[in-house]
Amino acid sequence: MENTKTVILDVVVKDIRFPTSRYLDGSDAMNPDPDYSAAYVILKTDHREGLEGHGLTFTIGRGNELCVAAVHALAPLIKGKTLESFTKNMGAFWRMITGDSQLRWLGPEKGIIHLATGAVVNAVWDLYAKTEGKPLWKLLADMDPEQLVSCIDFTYITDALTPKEALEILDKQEKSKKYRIEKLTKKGYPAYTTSAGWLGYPDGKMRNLCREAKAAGFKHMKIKVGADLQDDIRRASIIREEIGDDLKLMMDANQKWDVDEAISNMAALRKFNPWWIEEPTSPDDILGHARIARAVDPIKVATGEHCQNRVVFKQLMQANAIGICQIDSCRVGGVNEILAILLMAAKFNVPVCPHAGGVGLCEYVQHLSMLDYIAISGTMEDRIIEYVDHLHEHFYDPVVIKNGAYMPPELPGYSITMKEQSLIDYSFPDGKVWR
Ligand SMILES: C[C@H](O)[C@@H](O)CC(=O)C(=O)O
Ligand SMILES: [Mg+2]
Repeated sequence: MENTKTVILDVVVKDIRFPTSRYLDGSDAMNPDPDYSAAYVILKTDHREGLEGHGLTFTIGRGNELCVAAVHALAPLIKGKTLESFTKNMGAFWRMITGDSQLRWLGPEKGIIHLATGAVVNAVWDLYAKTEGKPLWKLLADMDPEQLVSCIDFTYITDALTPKEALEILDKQEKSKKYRIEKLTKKGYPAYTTSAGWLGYPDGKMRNLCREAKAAGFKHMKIKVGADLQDDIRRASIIREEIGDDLKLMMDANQKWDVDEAISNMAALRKFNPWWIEEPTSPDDILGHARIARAVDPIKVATGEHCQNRVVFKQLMQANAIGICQIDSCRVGGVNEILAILLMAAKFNVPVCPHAGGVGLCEYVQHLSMLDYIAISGTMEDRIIEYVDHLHEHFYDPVVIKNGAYMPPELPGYSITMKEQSLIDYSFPDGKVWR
């Protein structure tokens, strides 16, 4: 009999870093010199077509080696096992990865060990989608509500969302999924760009990038704030001058402010009509976000790129502390935990606009928003996916943006496989870019 099982023979981990700080790409008030980096995982298998599972977790330079070490620590949990032993119960697989009795002490479910979990879990989903011959969004969209719910660990969130409620949300969208897939395939999913608004860019560059973004069809732009209020006002004036009043503007303070400072600074920035203020304060301060949200209304408070797990998202929603939920594909523990967050967002009626400022994050999150539209929230209203114009050339299946919208990926997998030469050249510290 033919062996249809795929054995994970090895877990290869790489420290990949891009010197983005040289041009201040990705710079913000808290992170003025980020080198976009990835703790990159390759699951080598005995699949007859040589399929591999790829995944990464995003960091910004120094410290990437800690995530690499954490992935090495998780590797024995999957090495030597079959993909099918995981896919027969993805919920159990996730609990196994996050439940190691000794590694769990490092979190639980937060920090470096959870970033590493994101990379490993996503690599398994990538392999799963590749073996099924589908892009990840389609693999998930083709699952019935019971299957999707079975992927989720509801531990610590049943006071906000029970499996039964999750099923009800999914059941509501089940029959009309086909219609939304067709719409998505034709028109794509709306995107916004952050590329003009990096804090370190000079005014001239910012103006040019605003013009380019407008011409490319973007209807929303994000600007970095938080280093100096007078400079924020000056830069916001320039951006409004370039984009006019019709385009929506968002602001991102990257955790720079205390709660009262956020409230008073947003009173000064309100005249630029921002749609949201992102990460106004510490990502752990749920009550602080709630107070800011009340004070700055109708400006929305957005956060999530540093939200450590589903429990913090739950509390942000329960406390009416966020108006926009910014899932991050690898800050939390990968696809399984994202499903829990998407479902909670649907229940609390909070639009999901994923975080994608980083290497590979655009490639990842497009799948998640598309699933949200097809099977969970069923709407694109007030929802957009972040787009940053960096490093896509390093991926085999880079994002495709048309008229300011993400077009659905077609190749099997999670679109995160990096080109072999890029993995060699940008390897830290020995790749040619770093020598
Ligand atoms: C350091 C990153 O570029 C960060 O500024 C990204 C971010 O906050 C965003 O894209 O939003
Ligand atoms: Mg941000």
